[in-house]
Order: sequence, then C-alpha cells, then structure tokens
Amino acid sequence: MDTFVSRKRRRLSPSPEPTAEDEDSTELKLALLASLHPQLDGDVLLEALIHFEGSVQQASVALGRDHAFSPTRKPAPSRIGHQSSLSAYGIAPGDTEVTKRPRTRKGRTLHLYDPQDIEAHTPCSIIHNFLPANEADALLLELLEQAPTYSKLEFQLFERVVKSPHTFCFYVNSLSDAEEQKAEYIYDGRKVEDVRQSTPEMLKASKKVEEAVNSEIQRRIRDFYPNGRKLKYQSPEPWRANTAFVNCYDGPHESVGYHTDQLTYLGPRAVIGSLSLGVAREFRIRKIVAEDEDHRKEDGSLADAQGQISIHLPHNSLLVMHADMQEEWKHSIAPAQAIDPHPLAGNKRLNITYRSYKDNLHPKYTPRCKCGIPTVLRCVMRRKETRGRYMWMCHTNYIPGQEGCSFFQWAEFDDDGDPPWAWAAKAEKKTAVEREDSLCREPRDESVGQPTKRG
Ligand SMILES: O=C(O)CCC(=O)C(=O)O
Ligand SMILES: [Fe+2]
Repeated sequence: MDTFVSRKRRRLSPSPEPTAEDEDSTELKLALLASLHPQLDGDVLLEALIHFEGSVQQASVALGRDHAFSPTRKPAPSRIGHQSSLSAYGIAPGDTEVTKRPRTRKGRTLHLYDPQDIEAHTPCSIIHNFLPANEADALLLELLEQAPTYSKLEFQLFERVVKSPHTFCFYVNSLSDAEEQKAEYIYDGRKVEDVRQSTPEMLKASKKVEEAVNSEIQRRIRDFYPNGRKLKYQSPEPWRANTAFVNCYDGPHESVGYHTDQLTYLGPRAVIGSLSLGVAREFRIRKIVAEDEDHRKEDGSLADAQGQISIHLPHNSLLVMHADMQEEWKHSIAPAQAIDPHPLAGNKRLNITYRSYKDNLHPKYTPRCKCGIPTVLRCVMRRKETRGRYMWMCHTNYIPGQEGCSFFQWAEFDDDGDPPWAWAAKAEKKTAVEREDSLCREPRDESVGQPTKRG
C-alpha cells in the first residue's frame, strides 16, 4: 500500500547513500504529531513544529495544554476554505509557467477550485461532474456497502505501531489478478491478504477514467511540458487502469498524512486518476524543496520554501495527478473542521485512485534485499546531489516488530521508464519492427499487381 506517512528507517551503518531518513524528517515529525493530536489541523501542527524549532516533544506538550498553544487557530471555516487571491501569492493572470517558482508563501495555504488555475499552478488537472450523475451515485452506493469492511493500515513508526487515520481496500480487475496480487506482490515489506475484484460499477467507471486520463496526459504534454514532449522516464505507452485503492474517510477528522504514492509497480513519472465521491474534502499538496544552502535556516534545519496548495475535491470529480507530481510534490487529505454532509454518503468520502501497474515491474523481476523480499522503489527528493535519482530499498522494517536489512541499490531506467531487464526484449521488438518497415519499403517487383503481358 502507499506509504501514507513517512517513516524513519533505522540507519544500520553510516552511508554516503541517501536514506528515507534524509528525505522525510519534517513529514515524519508531522506524522508523529498528527498521530498524537489527530483532531488538529496540519497547519496548526506545522506552525507548532516551526515555533518549537523542530522539537516534536515541546510542540506536543504545548498542543496538548488545553489547546493553550494555538498558533494560528483560525475561526472555524464555514465548510471549505475560500480562494485567496492568486496575486497575493505572486501569481499573475495568464502566468502558466508550471512549478518554476514558488506559488505559495511558506506557512500559507492557497485554495484552488477552478480547473484552469489548478492545471496552471499544480501538477494536477481536474474534471468536475466526471460521470453521469446516476452512475456516480450507483458507484458511491456500491462502495458505501463495502466500506464497513475496509481496514486501517498498521505500520511501525519509531518503536510504535501506528494506524492510518482512515480505512482503505485494494481492488484489481479480475479474480485471477487478485490471486496473483495476494501471492506475489509486496507492500510495506509484506503480502496483502485482502485484495478484491473491482465491483461492476468500478469496472464501468474505470473504462471512462482510462479514456479521460489518456487524453489528459496528451493535453498536459502538449500544453505544459517543455517542447511539447513527454518527460524523461515517463511511459509513452497508453495508461491502463488495472488496479485501484479505495479510501474511505468517515467524518471530518479522518485524513491521510503527507506522502508520495509508491512507485514500485508504477515506475517513474507515474500518473494516477483519483475519483472522489460523497463529502467534499481538501486535497493538499506541497512541493518538496532541495536540501541546499538556499533552503537552510540559521540553525541548519531545512525550511520549506513555500506553503501548501489546497485543491477542493467535490463529489464526482476526477483529479489526475500527472507525471510531474510524485517525484516533486507530496499530497495529503487534511482533517476538516467542518464538512457538508452528502445526501447519500452522510459524513463519508469515498475515493478511488486508479493506477497503471507495469508488467515489467512485476515483483518477480525487481531486485530482492538480503531478507529475500522484493524491494521498494523510491526517488530522492531532498538531497541536492542525487535529487531525482531512483533507488531500490529494503522495506521489511515497515512491518511492526521487524528490523529489515540495509539493502540499497540505485535503480536504472531508460527514457521511457523501463528497467534494464526489459531492454533486450525492447531492442528485439524494435529490430523486428524496423525489419518489417524496411521490407515494406523495398522496391516492389514491378510485375506484381501489374497486368501481365501475354506473349
Ligand atoms: O483520498 C484521496 O484523495 C487521496 C488518497 C491517496 O493519496 C492515496 O490513495 O494514495
Ligand atoms: Fe496518495
């Protein structure tokens, strides 16, 4: 499953290589604070952490003192945040240069609703009223029936076992895919027991999601990427909705901490289609800055250069997280102070994240660690020197009670995001296509197809 909060890996020996620990310290502290104070908003936790210069303990004591510490406790928003003026964040109308300079000021949240603002200032695009209304309702009703059987993810954070503050379930398109997932795929160092076949309404929606995501990918490439070309490592193959994680947030306090989605089976520069149903909630994103002198505070700690952006996700909206998202931004569902109940879902929000698993990243091919377990794929986000490089790492220390090994290996990919073990077959295929092309181009025997002269 996704690494819903960042977790600290115990460093077994000093290493010049990046570790998840280097990458995650602020998120880790926030996750710890969130698990201790689940009712408080992420902004409040972040401000407390900044106020106490990164000390989780001092921040936690202050936050727990009858809420005496309330750094920027805002009046409870009516329901959902209002859109701040884009100019307040240095965003001029018509400024479509994506992700080049900070869009938000540190410590502030910019609320975006409009699809054009969202695609211009974030690595996402959104389609409102995505499904015909009756199909969206039928899908929601089907999932509401299943949601009580979903479970919380349990993971190890330092020495404690922590539960994710929402429930979820994993779906694939057929029963045989479900059996294969249970037998062979590894998430957070272990196999998953509960993998289900997608419901009829999910399968129906997934065809529409597939079509929309493929067309959004092409539009993004054409209108936003340099020279109208796909990104390095981005797959040129059509996106297939072959797996889905369904999340359920029951009430305003259920949430998901800042994280990136696991790339292990998606590969680099992954695209994800996320369909929201039921109660509208805020999807927050934050750009991760490099750990360099420009971003360092006087005490040596790392300061985030910008605040967060909040994208509002109403019932029946499809959010596409594009190829420029996972390696550079983190995302979360923030706890809400108040929500508008939905006529069918009450206080619940259901969310389906459709994903495209790559055949050549099946765990039978990927490197195994010293524990004998297929490894997890991560991307260096913070360390300036190695930023953007991929690595295979042991993840058995995510299992409560297990230590894991220190396995680390740089991960290589070609420009299309395919791993080395796929290269020979790709080259063969290319040669075969070229041979076929050249056969087609060879001068034709003039007599073929011509009326034959009779002697
Ligand atoms: O609920 C959402 O919109 C996001 C869920 C998410 O981030 C995930 O499943 O990885
Ligand atoms: Fe996610």
